[in-house]
Amino acid sequence: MNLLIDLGNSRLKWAIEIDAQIGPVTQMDYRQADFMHHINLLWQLVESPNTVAIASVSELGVFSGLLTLCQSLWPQAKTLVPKSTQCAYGVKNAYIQAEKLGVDRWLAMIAAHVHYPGDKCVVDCGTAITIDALQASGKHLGGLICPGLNLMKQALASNTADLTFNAEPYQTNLAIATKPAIANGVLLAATGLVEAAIRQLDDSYQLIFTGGDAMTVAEAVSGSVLLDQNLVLKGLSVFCQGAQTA
Ligand SMILES: Nc1ncnc2c1ncn2[C@@H]1O[C@H](COP(=O)(O)OP(=O)(O)OP(=O)(O)O)[C@@H](O)[C@H]1O
Ligand SMILES: CC(C)(CO)[C@@H](O)C(=O)NCCC(=O)O
Ligand SMILES: [K+]
Repeated sequence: MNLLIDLGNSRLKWAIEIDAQIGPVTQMDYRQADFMHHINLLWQLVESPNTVAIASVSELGVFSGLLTLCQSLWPQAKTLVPKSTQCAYGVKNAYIQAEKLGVDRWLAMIAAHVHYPGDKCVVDCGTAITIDALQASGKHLGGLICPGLNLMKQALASNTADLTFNAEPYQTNLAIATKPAIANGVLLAATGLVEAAIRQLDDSYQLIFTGGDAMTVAEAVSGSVLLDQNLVLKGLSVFCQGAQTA
């Protein structure tokens, strides 16, 4: 049994994996004041895993706090902290400095390569939206980074006098009031990014969406799309299997 932890820019997602099968995913906002207390209570109920695998793009403090907690709860567990490298599990990193590529992007690409055949374009719609193109061979062509839907709305709210953050449903029509104008505007910014990126690639590239806003963005993008909510956790699972057979 392994514990998979995806520490994103705003949320923590974790799941138990048994024989490469990932169980239900728990999501938590790690910036809440009682977060460490809460996660401690939850994890006390988890039997000792063989491996704790952590992907973190968060600040070092949150990451090391969690690492310390894991080590005190399950001292026998092996800790696995994958890093972006030039090549792993058949994926070849396009970055000039391989280690600079966000490990969440790296893991999502590895999971996509392992689980889906053909040329693909991985779109992670989280705090940030990232796009990475990957040939069937595993060759990464490069990617893009842009603010996620929430972040775009926050940027407007914090830098204008008259706009406030809202939870208006996302639609694609031209709006006749401020709230939907913002919601629909940021959604179309995201879909426009994805559609402009995929236009640069051959028709063979399949869009695969992951992350908290995957469904929202995928629904509004034209053309065929695949949805796989937990590609980062699946990438961690690939690393766990690799470490067990290595
Ligand atoms: N229960 C929820 N709580 C918070 N955000 C949610 C929830 N469900 C969906 N979302 C959406 O998910 C997005 C965040 O996605 P995700 O959890 O993949 O990102 P993250 O872990 O914060 O950061 P990242 O994965 O980019 O490092 C938010 O923009 C929000 O709109
Ligand atoms: C782009 C984010 C913030 C997306 O979570 C993360 O992957 C990250 O911090 N990346 C490092 C920079 C890069 O990937 O080029
Ligand atoms: K993400």
